[in-house]
Amino acid sequence: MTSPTIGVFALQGDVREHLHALAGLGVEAIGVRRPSELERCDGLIIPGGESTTMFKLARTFELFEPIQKRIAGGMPTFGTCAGMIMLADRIVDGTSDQETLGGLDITVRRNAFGRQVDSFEGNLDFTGLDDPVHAVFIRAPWVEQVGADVEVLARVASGDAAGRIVAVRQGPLLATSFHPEVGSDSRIHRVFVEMVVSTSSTAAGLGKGR
Ligand SMILES: NC(=O)CC[C@H](N)C(=O)O
Repeated sequence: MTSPTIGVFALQGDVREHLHALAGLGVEAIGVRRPSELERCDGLIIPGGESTTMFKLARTFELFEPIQKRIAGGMPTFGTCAGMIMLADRIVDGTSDQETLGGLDITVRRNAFGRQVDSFEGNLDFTGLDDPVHAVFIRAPWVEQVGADVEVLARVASGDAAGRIVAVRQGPLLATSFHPEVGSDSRIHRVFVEMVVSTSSTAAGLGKGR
């Protein structure tokens, strides 16, 4: 198929790192700040940042509903950290009344690893990748519960949080609690690019195109 265009939600968060990772894979990557930019995208990454701010900005810039519609229409979407929270159907913590974009049948706990351990790093086995991933967690959520259609891709390997779910996939939706855009390992971005390519090829094959 022709090369896909992947957008990075660019109103807040670590946008540049994702654009850099995608560019390194030879993918056309654009920052998305307005609906017309979203329309050009075959897939979308929602970066890490601060999810409550992202929700507010998405509303203010009239991107919230267009993104929700594209997700409902099957657009491959990858959320990292705050982006995972944005994609979750349910949030548990003091802000559980916060609205989400939703689509991913998971319950996430924000800032789950506790105040003492704001940030940490560790190696994780990741389903589909041969070697472990070096994962960077920054005030990260974890996944507290998953629906029947959700595949668990990675769990914390050791320590107090051992066994906690930190990467999931449900059809065209991928999410990690950690930040694969930090550092030089782009294998998880490649997994997402392949999801976008296969979704676009299927759509074209069925004559739907864009
Ligand atoms: N690194 C991150 O994206 C942190 C997420 C942030 N703690 C939130 O709740 O939105």
